[in-house]
Amino acid sequence: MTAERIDGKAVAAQIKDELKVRVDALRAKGVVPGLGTVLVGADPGSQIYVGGKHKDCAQVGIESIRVDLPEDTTQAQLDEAIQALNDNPACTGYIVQLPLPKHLDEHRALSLIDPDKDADGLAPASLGKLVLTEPGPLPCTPRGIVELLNRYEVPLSGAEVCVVGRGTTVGRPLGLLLTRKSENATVTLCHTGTKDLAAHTREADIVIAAVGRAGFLTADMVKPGAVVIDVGVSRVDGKPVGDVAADVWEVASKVTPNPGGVGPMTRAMLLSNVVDRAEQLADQD
Ligand SMILES: Nc1nc2c(c(=O)[nH]1)N[C@@H](CN(C=O)c1ccc(C(=O)N[C@@H](CCC(=O)O)C(=O)O)cc1)CN2
Repeated sequence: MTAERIDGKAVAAQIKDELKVRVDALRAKGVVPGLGTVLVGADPGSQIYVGGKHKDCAQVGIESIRVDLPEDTTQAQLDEAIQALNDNPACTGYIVQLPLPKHLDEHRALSLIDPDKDADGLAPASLGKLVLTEPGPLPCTPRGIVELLNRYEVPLSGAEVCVVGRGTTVGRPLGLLLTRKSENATVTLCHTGTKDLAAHTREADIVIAAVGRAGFLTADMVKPGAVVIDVGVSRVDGKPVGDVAADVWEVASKVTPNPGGVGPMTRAMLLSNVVDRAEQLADQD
C-alpha cells in the first residue's frame, strides 16, 4: 500500500484564493498590504524562494518591495536596509531571507525588525509571544505544517509527534506550536545529540523530518500507519531533495512530497501573516 499524498501545493493554491478575497476587501477599505523582502547574496535556494514570494504577492494583490544586497554587504549596510523598511509606510510587513552570509549576524538582523512588521514570526519578540502563547505572527513553516495536518484531518490532540531538527525556523517553534492547548500534542524534539533516533521516530504517530539530509528517514524508522512530514531540503545536482526516503511511502499512511508539500505552505503562510497584520491595521483605523 502506498501512503496518501498530502498535497501542499494544492492546499497552498486554495489558501491563496481565500487570501485574495481578504486582500480585495482590505483594498476596498483603502488598506494596501505590502510585503518587503531583504535578500543578501546569491544563494540559489534563497533566490528561488524570494522570487516565489514576490510571485505569490502579485497573485493575491499584495504589493511587494524587493531589496537585494550583494554578498559583501556589511552589517551596517544590512542594518540600514532593515531600518529603511521599518520606516517605509508602504511596507506593512517584511522578512530577512535566511540564511544570511556567514559574516553577518542573523540574530542582530532579526532583532532590528520592528515587531509590528515581522511577517515571518522569527523576530525575538514574536518568538517570545509564541512561548507565552500570546497572539502574534507565527513562523511560516511550523504554521504551514499545522495547517496541512488540520486540513488533512490528522488528529493532533494526544498524538505523539517526533520532530527531528532543533533549528529556529522550524524544529523549535514547531515544538512550541504543537504543544499549545489548541493543538495539544506531545512532542519529542530530536537533534544531533539524540542517542537512538530511530527508537524515538518509531514510537511516533507523526514524524516531522527537518534535518536537510537527503533521504535520511527510512522505512525502518517509521511506525506502520504513521503520518510523515518532509521539511528538510538538500540540493542534489541542483534539484531539491527531501529528508524522507522513497520506501517510507510503503509504510506510512500519509506523507508530504518534497518538493510540493511543506515549501508551498511556507509561502502561503507568509502571505497569511501579512494579511492578518493588514487586517489588524484596518481595524485600528
Ligand atoms: N526568513 C526566512 N528564511 C527562511 C525560511 C523562512 O520561513 N523565513 N524558510 C526556509 C526557506 N523558505 C522560505 O523562505 C522556503 C523553502 C521552500 C519553499 C518552496 O516553495 N519550495 C518548493 C521547491 C522550490 C525549489 O527549491 O525548487 C517546494 O517545496 O515545492 C519556499 C520557501 C529557509 N529560509
